[in-house]
Parts: sequence; C-alpha cells; structure tokens
Amino acid sequence: MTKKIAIIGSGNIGISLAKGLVKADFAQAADITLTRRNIDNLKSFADAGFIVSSDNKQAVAAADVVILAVLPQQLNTVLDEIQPSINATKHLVISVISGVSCAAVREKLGDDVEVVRVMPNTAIAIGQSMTCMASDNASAENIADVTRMFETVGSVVKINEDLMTSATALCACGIAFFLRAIRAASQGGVEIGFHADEALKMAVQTAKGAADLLLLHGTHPESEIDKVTSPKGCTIAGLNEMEHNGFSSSLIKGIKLSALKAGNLYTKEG
Ligand SMILES: NC(=O)C1=CN([C@@H]2O[C@H](COP(=O)(O)OP(=O)(O)OC[C@H]3O[C@@H](n4cnc5c(N)ncnc54)[C@H](O)[C@@H]3O)[C@@H](O)[C@H]2O)C=CC1
Ligand SMILES: O=C(O)[C@@H]1CCC=N1
Repeated sequence: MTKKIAIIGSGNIGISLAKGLVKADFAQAADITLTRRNIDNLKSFADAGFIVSSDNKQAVAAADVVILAVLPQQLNTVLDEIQPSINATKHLVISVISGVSCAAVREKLGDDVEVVRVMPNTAIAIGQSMTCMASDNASAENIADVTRMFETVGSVVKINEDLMTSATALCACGIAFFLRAIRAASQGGVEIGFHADEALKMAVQTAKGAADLLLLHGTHPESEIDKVTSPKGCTIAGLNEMEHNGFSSSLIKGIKLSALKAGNLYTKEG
C-alpha cells in the first residue's frame, strides 16, 4: 500500500519537497496532503492533484508519514495542535525544521513517537538536494524508508544529530550562498561587456561545470584550480585579488554565523 504523506506547513521547502517527490515518482500527488493556514496560496497544487487543507489534525489522521515543515517559531502551536491525532504505532514523523532536536519534537508529541530529522535544500524540487539526516530513536526500517524517500530527490548523508545545525548552514543555507556567488559573477560579466542575460547564462553553466568536475572526477577543488591557473596568467591574478578581498574568509565566516543562528532559532517556550 502506498504511504500517505502529510506536509504540515507548505511553504518554500514543503512545496519543493512535494514537487520533488512527485517528479521522482516516489509518490502520487493524491497521496500527499499539503497544509497551510491560508490554502488560497495552494490552489495551483490542488489543481495539480495534491490534497490541500488548513486542517492539520485531519491531515495527520489521514497520513502515515507526517512531515513538519513550518518555521521554528511556528512549531509549538502545530505540535500542540496535532499531538492528539498522533499515533506512535502508525505515524513516522519527519522534521525539516532547523534547530529543533528529535527529542524536542518527542517532548510534545510523545516519547514513543519515532522522529527523523532531515535537512534538505530547495534543489529538492529538481531532484538535486543535499539532504542530511539524523535520528535518535527511529527503527532501522524507518531510517531506510526515509533514506530511500530523500534519495529519490538528491543525495543523502546520515550524520550525528549534533551536527545538524552545521549541515543546515553548509547545505540548506548553502544553496543561497552559491546562488549569490553566481549572481556576483554575472554582475562582473556585465561590467566586462556582456548583457545581463548572457552573463547570467555563462556564469550558471560555468558554476555547474565546476561542481560537476568535482562530482565526476572526485577531485579536490584546488587540484582543478591548478589546471586553470596558467603561470603569470589571468586566472591567478583574479583569484588572488578575490582572496586579498576576503573571498574564502567571508564564505567561511558566513557559514559559521549561519550555523550559530541555526542552533538558536527555536525555544521550547515558543
Ligand atoms: N527554505 C529552505 O531552504 C529550508 C527550510 N528549512 C526549514 O523548513 C521550515 C520551513 O521553512 P520555509 O519553507 O522556508 O518557510 P515558509 O515560511 O516558506 O513555510 C512555512 C509554511 O508554514 C505555514 N504555516 C505556518 N503555521 C502553520 C500552521 N499552524 N499550520 C499549517 N501551516 C502553517 C506557512 O503558511 C508557510 O506556508 C523551517 O523550519 C526551516 O528551518 C529546512 C531546509 C531548507
Ligand atoms: O534560513 C533559514 O532559516 C532556513 C533554514 C535553512 C534554509 N532556510
């Protein structure tokens, strides 16, 4: 039997996940209930065959897998609301919420509820997520199921739960960091003679090529950089100028600050 999925809080990441699961043929739209407070914003998804609802309790009651995808500051209200509808023997709870431990979710939903914490990124909508995953009480079978679910929409790495906020910074926030780098490159391209649209296309494909070189060759970035930097050449001149202006340093500092912030997004008190 196909498992029924309820995505509680269908905003950016909830929607991206729903789209990715259907695109990857992991689930049919009709097996996924999307909830949010104002369902007018989900009309196109209702038209595409998803069940849309503003009733979290009903969505949970009808589901086998409950995916929590509200903001950390919205979580306590949602957990209090759905707790009476949660059945530990039936439901598997998956939380994508930053900075909230499996234990904190169980504190509200019940000690015997299996909780898996996952941290995908928005590339999940196109099957290209880097998803990190941790649990302190899920069965091997449920861990395998969740791994399979997220492997249909990208790569999955299992990590210790105490590294989850670091994974949030590197992978979930990381999408924005790399996108900003691409935008900056395209702006440089405009300054040196290209129209904005062609500069963006060139920057995007160049970034994709760089990522694919590492993925396909399995090499270290510096070894690929060595192949580009001709002695006394223009690449090393540009690269060193960027480093003098703090390129690597600013990325590292940004990732560290995001990780710190990711750990402080939630309080039990709400
Ligand atoms: N956006 C991203 O790239 C990623 C976000 N996350 C985590 O996912 C969670 C959601 O983030 P976003 O999607 O960016 O936020 P968002 O604000 O786009 O989505 C949250 C959704 O929850 C809905 N909502 C709020 N209260 C609700 C309630 N009581 N019942 C039902 N729906 C309710 C809101 O209407 C909204 O659509 C956060 O906890 C975030 O830390 C995790 C990985 C990546
Ligand atoms: O910015 C945020 O808080 C969320 C968590 C990871 C990505 N977006």
